[in-house]
Amino acid sequence: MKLTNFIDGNWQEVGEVEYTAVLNPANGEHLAEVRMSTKEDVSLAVAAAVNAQKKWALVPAPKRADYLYEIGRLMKEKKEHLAQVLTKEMGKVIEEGRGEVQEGIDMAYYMAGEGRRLFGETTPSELADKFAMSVRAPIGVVGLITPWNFPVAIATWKSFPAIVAGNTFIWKPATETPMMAYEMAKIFDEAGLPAGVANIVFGSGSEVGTALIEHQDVKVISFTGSTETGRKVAELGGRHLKKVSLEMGGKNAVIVMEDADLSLAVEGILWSAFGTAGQRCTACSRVIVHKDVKKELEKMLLEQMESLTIGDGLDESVKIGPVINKQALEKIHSYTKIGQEEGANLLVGGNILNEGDLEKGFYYAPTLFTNVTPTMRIAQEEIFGPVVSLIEVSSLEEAIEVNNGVKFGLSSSIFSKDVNKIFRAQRDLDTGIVYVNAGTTGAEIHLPFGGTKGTGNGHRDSGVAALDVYTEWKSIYVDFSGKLQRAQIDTE
Ligand SMILES: NC(=O)c1ccc[n+]([C@@H]2O[C@H](COP(=O)([O-])OP(=O)(O)OC[C@H]3O[C@@H](n4cnc5c(N)ncnc54)[C@H](O)[C@@H]3O)[C@@H](O)[C@H]2O)c1
Repeated sequence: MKLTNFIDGNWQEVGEVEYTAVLNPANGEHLAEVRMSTKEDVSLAVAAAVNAQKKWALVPAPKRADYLYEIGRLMKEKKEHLAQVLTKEMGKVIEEGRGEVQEGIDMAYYMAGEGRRLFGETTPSELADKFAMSVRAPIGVVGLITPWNFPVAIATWKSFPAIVAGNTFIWKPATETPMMAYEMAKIFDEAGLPAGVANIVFGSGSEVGTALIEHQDVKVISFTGSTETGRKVAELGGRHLKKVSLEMGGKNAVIVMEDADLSLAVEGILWSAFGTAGQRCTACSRVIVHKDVKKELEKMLLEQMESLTIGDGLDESVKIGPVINKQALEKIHSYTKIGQEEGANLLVGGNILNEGDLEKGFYYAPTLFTNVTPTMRIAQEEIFGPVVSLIEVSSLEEAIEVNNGVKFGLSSSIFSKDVNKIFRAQRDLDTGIVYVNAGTTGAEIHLPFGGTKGTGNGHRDSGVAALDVYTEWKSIYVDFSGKLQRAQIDTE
């Protein structure tokens, strides 16, 4: 199968370009060939999006929302097929694949509801016989750049608020996972979305991503990916005075206090640390544990880790799928070596399975380090794999300090039965998301999603907050006094 761009409602492309193979990380199966587009493809897509946006902005928002209801319905109808494609190209286990598709469906219906809200504000004027209000106006054409670890959900967090608010978009998915974007293009088409509202251009970040950021007609860039790439996107976007929304990496921790329900904590840690093979931006990669329960927690984690089955995510009994590619496998393994060199104690795992052979799948053994100190690199840097570091602390204050002592600020969690500790923690943990008595993963689409420090630049995906990325506040004053009234001067 050849994956070509979806531009202006057609599968179109210009010129002769290279195609790259899309491979199943569980077994090396050749799934498709994806177009490595050029700047010319981007220009074509932007022109279509600019043209479509003029008409789309004039469609009443509740009518724009009707398309989202239809997109949601189609996603629901095709849920199992979409989940299967997702698991094949990305590797996450099928249960999680279904969950990710469900997230997209939820987002479609949630943002469709916004079509009948998109609330603005009415405000009293300081002058008599004058009416004042502010409304959300669309910005124009938006560029969406997404990572491979959530091939569909993240794009729905961005594209659905964008279109309900009257924008059109160009989506550049990750090269590793273009098949879900292709499936979504088919759904946009089937839902009857007007040509040019949704455009998809496949290709590399350096070529297609850069062209989107540099194009003067693309007014907003919404990026999710690593902090390293996000910095480049922000720098280039800044040079072009572009609104840039960044959702980037994480180094998320679960805090386990001395009074915690340890069985629950173990369940939460396993799900958040090893689900998606640790390749979630919110994955738990540090466990900050009170010294009184450290030994017990260690023992329980080791026991439970034995039952984690590893293999092809399409097998319903498997709990951990492959990591995305060879490069990721090697990066994860390099961190195991770094941890050992730093003096951390490797309790279990720490090895590449099946010699890292593509045909046998890119699997990494679930790994647990203990006696990790907060400044070690394995406790500071995003590994993005099934590797967890246990850090011992003596108090809640110390736990919070350790949690906050990294350059990221996405998600954190605390297990405790003490209401005072819980409320202090939710106030003092410097992350965009805080869980109490649950792991670090499991965000719901109607709440803002994003983080502080190296994780983000103040914007949020999901929730109503996402609309702030794709709308401009417009203030409107209507003077019905019949005379010139000057603000600040004629108010005496
Ligand atoms: N905070 C969040 O919401 C969130 C969610 C999921 C993943 N992530 C993060 O994403 C990372 C994993 O994803 P990844 O490996 O695909 O990230 P990545 O930064 O390598 O790539 C992300 C996207 O940016 C594109 N890109 C690469 N170079 C570019 C450039 N110079 N200009 C423009 N675009 C460019 C890529 O092609 C891809 O589409 C992890 O760090 C993870 O924490 C964050």
